[in-house]
Amino acid sequence: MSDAADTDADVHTVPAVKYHGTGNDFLVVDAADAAGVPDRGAFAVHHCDRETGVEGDDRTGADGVLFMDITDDGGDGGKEEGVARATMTLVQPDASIAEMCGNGARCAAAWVRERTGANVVDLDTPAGVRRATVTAGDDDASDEVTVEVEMGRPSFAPADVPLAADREEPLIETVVEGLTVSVVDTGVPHAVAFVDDVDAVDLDAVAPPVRHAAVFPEGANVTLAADTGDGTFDQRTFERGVEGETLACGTGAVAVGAVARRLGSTDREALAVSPPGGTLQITVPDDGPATLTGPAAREFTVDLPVPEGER
Ligand SMILES: N[C@H](CCC[C@H](N)C(=O)O)C(=O)O
Repeated sequence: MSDAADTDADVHTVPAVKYHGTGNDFLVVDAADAAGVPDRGAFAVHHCDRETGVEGDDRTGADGVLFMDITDDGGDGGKEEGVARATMTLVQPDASIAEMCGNGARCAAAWVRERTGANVVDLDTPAGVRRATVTAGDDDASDEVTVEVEMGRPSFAPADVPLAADREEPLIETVVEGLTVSVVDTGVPHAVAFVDDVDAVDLDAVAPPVRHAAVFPEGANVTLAADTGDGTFDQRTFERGVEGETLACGTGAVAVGAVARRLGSTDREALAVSPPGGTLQITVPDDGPATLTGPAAREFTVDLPVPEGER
């Protein structure tokens, strides 16, 4: 039975909109509607479960719940006309809160645009403010828009990733739990391993020991990358907090670009990175924030019950 189908009159429900960005999918919830959810972590664990969570047309569950609080609608009384502002909090399927989410930011910006009409959205995240610019297709009634997100400056600094306190130097092409990785913060930590063929690696086998390695006191996402020439790369990511591979990871795509340039694999600033769920356009300039551009698609709306014992 669908998650939504077993709601009844006396069960508190929370309206949500399901979005995905190149297959990285999220339940987007207005924080005001979720005021009655005392345990956001348990709520996310319940509805994101790939076996028993919210039912979609072709997938069950989600890669997280984005709790949104619009603080400025970008109207003429706002700080900057035409620029909305919202706090974005990603609660992941393991109940952890992520500092930033590139694909989630695109979905969040699309959700804010639908409610405010603003095409530019400043997202307040634990990693900092990230500006997103939404471009609608020709058919404004379409469920899909294109969003560019400023992703901040990638950092290899041990204190930024973070690395264990005894690490004074960045990890570049260093063996960690059997995988040769370069480690960069793109809002969240990514251990990036360049390989010849991302599909030839058993990611579910090699990733967990790296994800949990002692050198990463806050854990790390584990991203595979393969250079496919002319500034294009394949990507796969085992995500911290999902504790599994996702169809796409935006911060991971930026991490691929940052590491490729650090290793001298490319001198291009504009790159195309292809996770299984689609292709993301990345820029990694030397003198400014990285950017991530890709689609954000609205899938469906749903009323999510607040499970027993979590009211
Ligand atoms: N799982 C990540 C956060 C979500 C990142 C990913 N979904 C993206 O698009 O950037 C972490 O805990 O560091």
